[in-house]
Amino acid sequence: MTKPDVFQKEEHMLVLQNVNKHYSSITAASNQNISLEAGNVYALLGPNGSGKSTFMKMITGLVKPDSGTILYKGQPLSSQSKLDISYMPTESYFYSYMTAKDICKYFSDFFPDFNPNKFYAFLNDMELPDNLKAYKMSTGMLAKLKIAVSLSRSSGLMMLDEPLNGIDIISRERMTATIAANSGPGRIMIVSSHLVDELETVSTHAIFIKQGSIVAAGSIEELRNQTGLGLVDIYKRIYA
Ligand SMILES: Nc1ncnc2c1ncn2[C@@H]1O[C@H](COP(=O)(O)OP(=O)(O)OP(=O)(O)O)[C@@H](O)[C@H]1O
Repeated sequence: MTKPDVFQKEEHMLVLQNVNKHYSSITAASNQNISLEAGNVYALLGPNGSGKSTFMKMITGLVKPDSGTILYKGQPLSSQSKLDISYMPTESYFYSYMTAKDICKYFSDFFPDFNPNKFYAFLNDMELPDNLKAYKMSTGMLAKLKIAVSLSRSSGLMMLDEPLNGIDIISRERMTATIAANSGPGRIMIVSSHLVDELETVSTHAIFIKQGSIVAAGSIEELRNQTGLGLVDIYKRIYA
């Protein structure tokens, strides 16, 4: 396993060059260099506090790096590029008084690429009611609703921060299948989770972060061939 080279080609939709972020004495991103290609699903892996959310928040523009460059489709992040980037945070962000129907209207007004038909299809598929207020929903229902909202956009870069949290084991299989079905050509998907084995089923690539540094990255198939290990054992080897 080697650190990725930074190289820029047309298909490298997202490039981080020498990206650093500190919070006082805490290193949340350390000299991060990586190129991500369209069509791939990246499992973003690392223990608590390693810097996964920071990585996503810097790309989405919510957190400003101290130094370094982030290029999306060859251009520095701008208000225009951010329209094509979506980020699903770990926290629930719905107003408690809103139903899924209200949420659909809210996001349709907010994001031009939000597809209400797709959203209702997800609700149906996830067996979520459209008339229940958010404060009455269970943790798992809210988690599914967040996924439905995120996948209803047509973003070229989609980031899901711990989407499987709070979702039961049977539903998780359906959620991972839904995430996989919504990946594909022209889109980068970055998904973080501590459920490494479940994430392995949907991911083509993995990025391992340790104390803010990208310590390994690459295609999961190549990582498996190089090490003879599955993703869970590679994870243990890196972090145990
Ligand atoms: N706003 C902030 N102020 C101060 N420190 C922060 C802030 N956000 C993150 N950190 C610190 O930066 C480091 C990386 O945090 P981050 O949330 O990116 O990790 P993570 O890998 O997503 O963790 P987890 O798996 O627990 O969600 C941690 O040490 C965290 O305490």
